[in-house]
This record gives sequence, C-alpha cells and structure tokens, in this order.
Amino acid sequence: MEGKSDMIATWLKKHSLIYTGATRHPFILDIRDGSIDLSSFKRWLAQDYIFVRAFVPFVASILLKAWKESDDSSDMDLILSGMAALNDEIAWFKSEASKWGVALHSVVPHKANLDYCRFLESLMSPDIEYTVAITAFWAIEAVYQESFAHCLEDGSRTPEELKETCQRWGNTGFGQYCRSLRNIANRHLEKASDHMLSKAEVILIRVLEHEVEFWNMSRGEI
Ligand SMILES: Cc1ncc(CNC=O)c(N)n1
Repeated sequence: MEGKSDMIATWLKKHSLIYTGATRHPFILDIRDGSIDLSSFKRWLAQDYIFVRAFVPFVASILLKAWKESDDSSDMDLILSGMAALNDEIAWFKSEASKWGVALHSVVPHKANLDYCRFLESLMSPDIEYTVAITAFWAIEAVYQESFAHCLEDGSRTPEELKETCQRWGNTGFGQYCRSLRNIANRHLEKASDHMLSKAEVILIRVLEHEVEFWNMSRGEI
C-alpha cells in the first residue's frame, strides 16, 4: 500500500491515460511538429483569453481559502505570485491577439469553454475545501506547463512565431511554480480524510476532462 505523502504521483499513475490525453493532445502535437493550422491557434488564443479572465477570480477564491485554512503563510505568497503572473498574462493575450488580428471583445465563448468556466465557478464556492481547490489549481497549471514544455523539447519543430506562446507556460520558472503548487497540494492531501481525498481525486479527473475538451474545441472538433 502506497503512503499518502505523494498522492498526486499516485493519482497521475492511476489516471495516466487521461493525463496523457490532456498533456499530449493532438493540438499540442500539431504545434510541436509544426503542422498546426493557424486558424486553430487563433481560436485557442481567443477562447483562452476568456478562460483566463474567469481563472483570475478562481485563483482569488483560493487565495481567500489559503488565508483562512492554511497552516503555512508561504502558500499565500505563492498564490499571490500566481495572481500577479495572470495580470501580465492578460496583457500578453491582448498584445498577442492584436498581433494575430484577433478581436478579443467580439469573441463568443464556445460550449467547452463555458462548461469549463462554470466548473471553475462551482469550485469558488466556500463549500469547496482548500485542499480540493488547490489540487484543481495545480492540475490546471500543470497541464499547460507539461503541454507547452513538450513543444520546446529537443527535436520539436514548433514554428518560430509560436515559440513565445510555448515559453509562456513551458519555461523552467513556470515549471518550478507548478512543482511548488504540487508540494502544497500534497502536503494538504497527506492530512486529509479519505472522504476529502476522494473528492479531490474526482475534481482532478474533471479538470483533465475539461482540458481535453478545451483542446478539442481549439482544434475545431466541436
Ligand atoms: C484552458 C486553460 N488551462 C490552463 C491554463 C493555464 N493557466 C493560466 O494561464 C490556461 N491558460 N488555459
């Protein structure tokens, strides 16, 4: 029987199929091999801007839970740094969109995006414990980190004009940030009840499913 000290590792092994589905999605593989269709990339850019705007209040809700529920004040520092990065990210989306001729104010959110944003909103409820919310937060960030880092590995043929996007989430600093989030999640999961653990596990799987749907939508499949 495995211990509870690295629940995330246990769950990633158990759910490796869906995790790989989210982090090695055809949308990402298309960027990595250079065959990405630019209309897909623009669709992703516009939809992700909408998602990130909904992600900010989600992260704010986690900051509030960390303040109320965490025994370690450094949790708040990391979450706050994540919020600050989102401020830069929103500015980046605006400048990237104007570079590609994408009009962000007239973007209509697709169903997969609306569903994902609604799911985020459900996680903002005070009824959702900090342990569950921080696990979801880590998973959302980790999928982007693992996906875009893959596009920058040796042997990838990512088009030059998409490298900056991949760097945004694939850089080593963002990798370290995700490891810190994972450590926080693991520390809280270690002392969680079995009931709380099963709630966190279900939410983790939901995140991965939403991420797959989001990539599918970006590829124009729905
Ligand atoms: C759909 C989705 N998932 C994760 C991220 C990464 N977090 C913040 O940027 C993102 N931008 N979009």
